[in-house]
Amino acid sequence: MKKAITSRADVEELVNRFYDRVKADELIGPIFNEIARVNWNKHLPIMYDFWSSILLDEDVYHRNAMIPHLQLNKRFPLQEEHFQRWLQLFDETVNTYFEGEKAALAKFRAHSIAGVMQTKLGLLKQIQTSQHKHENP
Ligand code: HEM
Repeated sequence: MKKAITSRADVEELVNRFYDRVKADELIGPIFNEIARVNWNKHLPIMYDFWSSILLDEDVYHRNAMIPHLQLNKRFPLQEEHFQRWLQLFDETVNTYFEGEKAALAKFRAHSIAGVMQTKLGLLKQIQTSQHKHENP
């Protein structure tokens, strides 16, 4: 049965189920496991805070989410296809276990943050090209 996201326990379940899929994914799993060598005991509680801030209006995440991605990108240039897979796994996880307004908000925010991240990493070339044309007619 699908349920609404209403508590910290729901957020933790969403994050745990999502990263179970990420770890097992043939395309992006190795980025986390082998390249970044993520310490999951540290990373998961940070992600509980991140998503609780967004979904439960809890003021518990006070970090800069861009930093690890900029650092990772220097060692392993991230591609649009990696973000597409990340988003696909996130949407699938939300859709499998959750429903309602907060579930929709989770997907909406994931997509918008992924868009900002990719722009900052110099991906999403089409947007950059059109901006460039606009600035230099
Ligand atoms: C291809 C896509 C992505 C990859 C490969 C990736 C990878 C990573 C890695 C390796 C870390 C550091 C983990 C650690 O060692 O502690 C991290 C942290 C994090 N990621 Fe991502 N990520 C991706 C997309 C996203 C997206 C789309 C979001 C948000 C919607 C996101 C949110 C975060 C947050 C909040 C942190 C914790 C930052 C901090 O406070 O230290 N990531 N990610």
